Amino acid sequence: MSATVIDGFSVAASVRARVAAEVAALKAGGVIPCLAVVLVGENPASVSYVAGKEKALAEVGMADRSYRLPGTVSEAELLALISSLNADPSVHGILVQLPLPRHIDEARVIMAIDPEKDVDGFHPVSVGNLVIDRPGFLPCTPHGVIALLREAGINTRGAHAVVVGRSNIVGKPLALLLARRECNATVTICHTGTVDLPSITRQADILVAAVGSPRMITADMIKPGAAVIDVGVNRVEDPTAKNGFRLVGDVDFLPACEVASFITPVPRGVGPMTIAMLMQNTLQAAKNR
Ligand SMILES: Nc1nc(=O)c2c([nH]1)NC[C@@H]1CN(c3ccc(C(=O)N[C@@H](CCC(=O)O)C(=O)O)cc3)C=[N+]21
Repeated sequence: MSATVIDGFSVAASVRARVAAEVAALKAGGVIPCLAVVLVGENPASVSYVAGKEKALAEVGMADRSYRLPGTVSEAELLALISSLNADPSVHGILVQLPLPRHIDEARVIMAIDPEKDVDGFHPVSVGNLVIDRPGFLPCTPHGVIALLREAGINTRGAHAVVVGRSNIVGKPLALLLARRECNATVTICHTGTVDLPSITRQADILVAAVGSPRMITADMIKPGAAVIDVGVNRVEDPTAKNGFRLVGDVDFLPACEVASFITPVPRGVGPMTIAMLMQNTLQAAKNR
């Protein structure tokens, strides 16, 4: 068997096209949706993701307010920037790229963002709304995964979804979304401390890998016919690549293709969907005003 590879790149392009049409309509009414992207330091992965966000903003016709702060910036200075962005009515969404340097308390920074502008969906108010099924910004990666499952026609109702990884930005919120009435999956959350992980992943109709460990999900851990969603974006050394590295997921892709029914690739799987959902959230933030 050879799995159907879900093309996240093209699904993301169609989400962006829909967003672009709505942006054009808002602009005709005099509102230009605007996202402020704050990058602290020069982590190469972060620089590359932020470049992807800026490219998408330009494509959908939204305004891009970028801030590049040195890695030595103080927490107080960063908090001051956020409070000025909170107060600025021309800014609809605020995204502070994570991770932040160690001397800055991430939780404090996230909590400083006005929940109305929290297009990342990381603020405790957004998280709380997700938990109690109230409207609010959904975190972009989990929301992108749900959109991909729907687009690929993968049934979630009554399915056993196993999420490997329990991070605040992917594993935990994704598990909640899958368990919601709209998806109605039965969800198991696993993590690095799970005893006999393969015996649990092999029960999954939908297996989500969100651990950040290159190729740790091997073919023998996948139930034949399962849908496999790979959220991992790991840089591994590759002397033959032009920049000396290559992106691989948390799933050992080629062998997994022989077992799964559907699979998302890395790159061009979940990653582009994350950015597309960020565009959708920023549009929503502008409409909410
Ligand atoms: N405040 C905050 N919000 C985030 O949403 C956030 C973050 N911090 N920190 C880091 C993670 C990671 N993330 C990705 C976004 C796009 C791709 C993406 O587009 N990947 C392309 C490849 C990109 C490349 O070639 O480098 C792909 O998979 O095809 C990947 C990863 C967002 N994150």
